[in-house]
Amino acid sequence: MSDGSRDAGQAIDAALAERMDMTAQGRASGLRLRDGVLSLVLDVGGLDPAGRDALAEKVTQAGRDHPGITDVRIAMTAERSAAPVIVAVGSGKGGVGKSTLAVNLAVALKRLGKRVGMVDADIYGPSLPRLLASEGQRPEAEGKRLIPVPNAQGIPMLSMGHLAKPGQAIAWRGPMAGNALGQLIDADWRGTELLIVDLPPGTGDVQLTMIQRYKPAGAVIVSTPQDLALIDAARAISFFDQAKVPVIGMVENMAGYVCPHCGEVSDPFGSGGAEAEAAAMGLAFLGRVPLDIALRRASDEGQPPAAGDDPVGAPFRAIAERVAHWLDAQRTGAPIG
Ligand SMILES: Nc1ncnc2c1ncn2[C@@H]1O[C@H](COP(=O)(O)OP(=O)(O)OP(=O)(O)O)[C@@H](O)[C@H]1O
Repeated sequence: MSDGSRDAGQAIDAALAERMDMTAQGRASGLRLRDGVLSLVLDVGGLDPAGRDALAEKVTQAGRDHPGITDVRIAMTAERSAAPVIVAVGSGKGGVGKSTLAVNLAVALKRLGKRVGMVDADIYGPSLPRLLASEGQRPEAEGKRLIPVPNAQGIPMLSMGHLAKPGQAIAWRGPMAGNALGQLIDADWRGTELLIVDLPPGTGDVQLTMIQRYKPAGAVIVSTPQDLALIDAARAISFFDQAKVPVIGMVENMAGYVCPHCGEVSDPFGSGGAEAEAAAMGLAFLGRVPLDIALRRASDEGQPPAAGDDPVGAPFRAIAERVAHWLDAQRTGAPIG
């Protein structure tokens, strides 16, 4: 496995990403920072030459005003954003931390300069509104298309949790659930280049609709280290294989518990199982996330640890760099690994 940071550059801190996003009015993408030089792509489609130059000037100035940035390089493109590239996050069984991983992956990818959005495809048990602290919001619609809901992380998102009443049980049959998912994915994602889709656990109708109709660029599989979860993860991998959706790699969650009192590390579910399984299946291993009470608390409060700089978020940032590296390599045709 290569170090994704080589191609992804240095991490873009949240303040810089937000400043560039606001100054460029959502038209900046592909932010990279290397040796103090910030480079980015500016979508100037629909602007006249004076408007284009004024925007480029404002963006350059905003970058230079940021501490540590010595120069700003802008590549202009007149392409209005196409449909976003989809990365699906899946698991063979429930409760392995798939939604937690999906949210923190999205946050960390945004910090790497990607314009990220999220869809909660867990139609029956949506959890993204809680994890991104956007409960109680209702998306508006423009014509027949939904407008994604904003949140404090700057990640536009849509979830059935925003459409159903709080606590309302959603008891749809497969095709209806597939149509509901279609509404979320076909929303107005203008300005979003990468859509992280949190799939429901397992390999049922909703997952099938998703991958047949919307063809993700790749999938990330989350598993805990114990054998039973790994057997289910292997089933999810073969599901994606059959649908010809490349598996970007596997993540092992809840491995290695650090006791908050004595610091002793124990492995309630074992450790290393997912890495061994990935190796056996010829897949990349994207990283290991320890079982950590601080992670659960922060998640429950709608504060994804990947947004901060403390160690709880570090595994997610490393995983995001590998995913960014994979996506960049897909786009440019460079070898992965
Ligand atoms: N590494 C971890 N350390 C501690 N708690 C975790 C960790 N990962 C996830 N959790 C907690 O485990 C619970 C389940 O996580 P999550 O909802 O992300 O799982 P899921 O696989 O998406 O579940 P579902 O099947 O319901 O979609 C949550 O309370 C979450 O905060």
